[in-house]
Amino acid sequence: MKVYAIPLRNRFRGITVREGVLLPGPAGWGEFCPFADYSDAGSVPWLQAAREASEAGWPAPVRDRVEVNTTVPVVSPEKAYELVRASGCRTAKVKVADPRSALADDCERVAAVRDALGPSGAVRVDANMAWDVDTAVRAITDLDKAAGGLEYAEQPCPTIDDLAAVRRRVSVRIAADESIRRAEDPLKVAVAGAADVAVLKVAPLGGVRRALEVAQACGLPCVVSSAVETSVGLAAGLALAGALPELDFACGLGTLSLLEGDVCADSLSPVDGYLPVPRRAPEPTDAYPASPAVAAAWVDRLARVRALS
Ligand SMILES: O=C(O)CCC(=O)c1ccccc1C(=O)O
Ligand SMILES: [Mg+2]
Repeated sequence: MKVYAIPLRNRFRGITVREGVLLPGPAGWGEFCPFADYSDAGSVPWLQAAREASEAGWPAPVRDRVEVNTTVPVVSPEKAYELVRASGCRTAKVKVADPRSALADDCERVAAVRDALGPSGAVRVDANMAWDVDTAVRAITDLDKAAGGLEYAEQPCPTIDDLAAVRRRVSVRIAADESIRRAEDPLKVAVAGAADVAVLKVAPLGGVRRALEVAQACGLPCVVSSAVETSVGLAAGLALAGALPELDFACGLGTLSLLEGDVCADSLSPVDGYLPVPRRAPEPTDAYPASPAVAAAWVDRLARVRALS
């Protein structure tokens, strides 16, 4: 078992260091890294995903590479332009509606991202539930203009009913992320007419097999995205993206560049906007070891979550 702590290049979703545990097993390595706001019970699916990777391995893929988007955190328009250019990706997802960034700033950032991608690229935004319905309609309309067309807007509001209401009032596609990740019944999202696209994350859904079931049940086009893991966890996301019967959108698995480094020497960094579909996770090294105190806290957390599963 290895406990890692890797600084983020830019603050992302309120965190500045990514921590987690790497678990070895007969099928390879798995990653257990629930965010700090996940309870022990809420972390059980994360452990199931890590155990699937290390003990069972993943179902056979139907493709050998996956197109990915680059993820743009809350940074200046100049920095956003540079990040997108350096990524080599044709699709960019821009974080918006952050407390540190007004709508006008988001519009400038999105316009800079469009500049960097050119007219053939795709720009999507993620509001992480920040808006009410009226604010979302206004913001999405403005961002769509600034972007010269948005591919989709991810989770503009918290509830399924609000997503459906926004979806009726804008022409931009709506993607559901938190509504799927935290839902008891992922089918509801499609039935309620709340989304055009489903965002799937392996770890909070409890593994590749479980995420494939969710994909089938919700009946929507899917995008696989990461939880900002190391290459060990990203490999599980790629296994899911590789095994989905249909894949029409670039996936949010190009997130290694959000971290200062990786635990693996053989990193899953996109080349020309694509990542390979691995059959198992790359072997981790001893890079970025957590301090003894942080490591002890993770060993405790893992034991508590294990006792619940
Ligand atoms: O989808 C991507 O481009 C990257 C992943 C991402 O944005 C993310 C990463 C960790 C936690 C939540 C989210 C999110 O999509 O809201
Ligand atoms: Mg999201």
